[in-house]
Formats: sequence, C-alpha cells, structure tokens
Amino acid sequence: MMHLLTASQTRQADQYTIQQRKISADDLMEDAVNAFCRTFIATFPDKHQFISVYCGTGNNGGDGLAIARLLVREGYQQVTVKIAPFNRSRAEGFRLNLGRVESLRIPVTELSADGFPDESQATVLIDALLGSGLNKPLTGSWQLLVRHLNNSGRPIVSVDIPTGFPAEGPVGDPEDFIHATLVITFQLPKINFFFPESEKAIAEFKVVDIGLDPEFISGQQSGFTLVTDAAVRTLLQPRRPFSHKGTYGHTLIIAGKSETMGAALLCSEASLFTGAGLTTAFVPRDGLTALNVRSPEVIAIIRIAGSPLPKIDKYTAILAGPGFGTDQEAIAIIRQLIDARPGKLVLDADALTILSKDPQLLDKLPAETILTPHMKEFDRLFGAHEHWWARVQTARKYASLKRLVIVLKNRYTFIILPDGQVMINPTGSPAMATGGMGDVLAGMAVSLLAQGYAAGETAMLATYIHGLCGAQYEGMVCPAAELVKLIPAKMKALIH
Ligand SMILES: NC(=O)C1=CN([C@@H]2O[C@H](COP(=O)(O)OP(=O)(O)OC[C@H]3O[C@@H](n4cnc5c(N)ncnc54)[C@H](OP(=O)(O)O)[C@@H]3O)[C@@H](O)[C@H]2O)[C@@H](O)CC1
Ligand SMILES: [K+]
Repeated sequence: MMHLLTASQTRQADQYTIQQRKISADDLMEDAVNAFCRTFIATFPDKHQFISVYCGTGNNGGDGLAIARLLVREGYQQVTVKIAPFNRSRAEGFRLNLGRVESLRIPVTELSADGFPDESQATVLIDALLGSGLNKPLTGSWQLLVRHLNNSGRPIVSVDIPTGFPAEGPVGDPEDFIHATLVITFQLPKINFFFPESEKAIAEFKVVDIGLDPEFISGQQSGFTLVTDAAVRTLLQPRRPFSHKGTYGHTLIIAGKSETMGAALLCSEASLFTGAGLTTAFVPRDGLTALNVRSPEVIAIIRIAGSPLPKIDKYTAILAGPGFGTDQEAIAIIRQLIDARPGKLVLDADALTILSKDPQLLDKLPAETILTPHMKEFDRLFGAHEHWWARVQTARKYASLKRLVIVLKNRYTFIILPDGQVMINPTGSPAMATGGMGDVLAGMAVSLLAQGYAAGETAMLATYIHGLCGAQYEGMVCPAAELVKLIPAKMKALIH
C-alpha cells in the first residue's frame, strides 16, 4: 500500500530526507526540478516553443526559477519568467534561484495587479506560484492572477500542485485555483487529487520520484493509503490443487424484481465469475427463465409474495439489494436478514435505501458488514454533504462507530475500514459510468467474502479488479455484462 501524506507530513519527509541523506535543501530542490524537467521535456519536446514560467516567492517559486534555468540549459530558446511579488516573504530557495536565473540573463518580469501580461503567444504556461505551502484560500491579486491565467486558454503545467488547490481538506471555489492541463507532482500524489473536486484543477497528473525517504513515508499515518498492484498481488490467492466447489464458499444473492431482473443476473454472474464455489439466487418466479437461460450454473430459490427468507445457515456470504425494490415485502426480507445476524454480508442499492429509512436496522448490522453506496445512497444513509471531504469524514466516523466497511463508489472509490482508515482504489475508467456496474461490484464482493477473504480485503480486491476490467474499455463504453467476462483473466494475470 502507498501511504499518502498531508502537506505538513510532506514537509517533515523533506526535512528528514535532507538530514538522512546529508544533503542541502538546495540539493533536494535540484533533484525535484530535474525530475520535473525530464517529464516536462518528454511531454513538450519542441525547443522553439514559448514557455512562460509563473513564480511565487516561496519554494514552489524557487522550483519554477530552477526549472526555467534547466530548460534554457536544455536548449529551450523562448523561456521567460514572471514573478508574483504579492507576498513579503522570500524563501531561501527562491532567492538562490533568482540569482542564478538573472546571471543567465533569462528575461524576468515582476507582475503588478494593475495589468497581467497577454499570454496569447505562449505555447505553455508553467505554474510555480504556490505549492503545498498554501494555508488559506486565495484573495486579492493572487485571485486575479489565477483567473487571468485560467482565462488565457493556454495549457498550464503546474509544479507539484495547482496554485490555490489544497493538498488535503475542503476545496474552495473552482475560480480560485489553477486549472492545470498537467500536474507534475513530487514523490506522491496529494490526497485531494483523488477527490471529485479535483476534476477542474487537474486534467492529468504525473508523479515524479525526488528521493524522499521511503521508510519515513511508510511510517506516517495520514489516514489515507492508495491500493497498489503489489498489495493486491500479495493478497490474491490461487485456487488450491486439491480443491472442490465446497472450498470456495456458497453465496446467496437476494436481488431482482420482475422489472429489474437484470440486476440479479449481473450480480449472480459476477459471483460465479469471481470464483464462488456455488451461487444461489433468491429471485421472483417470473425471473426464473431468464436466470436459467443466462446462468445455468446458478441455483434458484423462487420468491413469491410473502415468501420468508431462506434459511441462511448454509450460505457462506450473502448479498442483498440490487434491483430488489423498497416495497413492504422487500423491507420485510431485509429485516429478517439482519435479524438473522449473517456472518458475512454485503448490502447494496435498494437494501441501502431501506436502511436509510430505518436507522434501527443500521444499528443492528453485524460487524464488518460491507456497504457499497454511491454518493446519493451514502447521503441518504448518513445525511447530505456539501463536499466530498466532509462525506469521507462522515464515512470514517460511522465505519468506526458501527464497525462497518463502507465502499463509497466514485471515479476513485474510497474504502473506509472499521478503524477509520481510508484506502483509495486507483483503478477504473469513465468507460464504467454505465448502469449495472454497481451490481457487478457487489457480486464480486460477496464472492470474495465467501472464498474467505476478510471484509476489508474483499473490498480492496473487488474494487481493484473491477476497475482493472473496466480500464480495458478506456476510451469506449463498457457494458456491465461485458465487464463480468473479463474478471477471470484479470484475476489470473494478478496471480501469475
Ligand atoms: N521543502 C522542500 O525541501 C522542498 C519543497 N519543494 C517545493 O516547495 C513547495 C512548498 O514550498 P513552501 O513551503 O515554501 O510553500 P509555497 O507553496 O511555495 O508557498 C509559500 C508561501 O505562500 C504563502 N501563502 C500560503 N497561502 C497563501 C494564500 N492563500 N495566498 C497568498 N499566499 C499564500 C505563504 O505565506 P504565509 O501565509 O506563510 O505568510 C508562503 O509565503 C512544494 O510545493 C514544492 O514545490 C520541492 O522543491 C522539493 C523540496
Ligand atoms: K504550483
């Protein structure tokens, strides 16, 4: 797992690395700007293009000055520097690098809020105004400058983080941070890069290694980690040579109505394709033909009006909710299910809506129940939120209070564990923004639970593999039923 750091932990990692490696802050800055320039040059190789480097007077501005110098050394012929002198303080990294830029006779202009330069000739703007030192929203001249640059229509490459965009915590008005085409960020992605509010600030980000101490980083607890391929590969187990269907558990899927049978089909199929030994679906009588034709491997239990919940003892893990409806019969079955205290449970979709109308049910959930809400389902359960930072904090509070695993679905899904820690899933694609995707994820989760993975592990594996399958459709659209077919091969690739 990759430990993500807050801005203040990043500063501590900088300090620690400087002491540990017995280097100066200037050396570390040189490493950082060299790493930046390697990526920048690969992306913008034309040496004749007009590059305007906007620098603040902190260390982010120091980086900008050093970048201007390195680009000129690399043969870029049209590099100019613009300095925003709106703060009194001047960091050492800024002063040192200003002297070097001046001695190379790179053109430097000091900005004034009375009128900012016309950048219509520039090919690319480099934003080194403010970095992780941001400690309040932008105002005054800073605000005007950021809006001017955003309105220039020129591509903007931000150094470390878009100016005005906080590394963590609530994000302010999108008018008040740089809208970067590309962010080249140092060492680790910042926590807020994974929040939906980053959409305007960051079209794309690339992470460059600047040599911060890895042991120091992994000793830090920001509450946020990023799921890595290596962690998934370590966790995912191959099927055993002398195994049989009983080895891999039996799932019970409580889903579907006449008009939403597709949801039951998708999650049952996902349970099969993810490897559960047996899958049983508790479905309406008029869905039986569809189930038998589509998935002959799935065992059916017919649900008619007033049917009680099947005896749950023989099932290793249970999923309830996809396409299940929220009528009185559905409510009665969800109540029976929770009262029966199943050992391993996934609740999705309509089951979450039923919970949100009956908070007592929420209180009765067994520990380690996995809830898989999207944003609206989450807010129905736990109250409306103005921004995602607050939503994730609420998820952390309730996951700890009620010992739940909350899979808060999003472009980068947040997995909140019973100890309040947040794992962020990096896989996925806009190709997956289609109906039925959630049903597939829920089916994958119940299957992995039945196979013996712990609830947190299940959430991590299911979201990662689900996203990996969807990413295969990058640039296209991925229908949920097509994604299901990719699951076995993706799991094989992760195991071998
Ligand atoms: N440390 C290292 O070794 C390395 C660091 N590196 C680089 O350093 C960057 C961090 O540098 P930094 O800490 O100097 O902060 P930076 O972002 O330049 O700004 C500081 C100034 O902003 C001001 N300020 C804050 N909020 C404001 C607002 N809303 N509106 C206006 N002003 C505001 C604040 O003023 P204050 O409020 O404190 O008076 C202060 O003067 C980091 O992103 C990376 O690029 C790399 O080179 C790797 C090695
Ligand atoms: K910046």
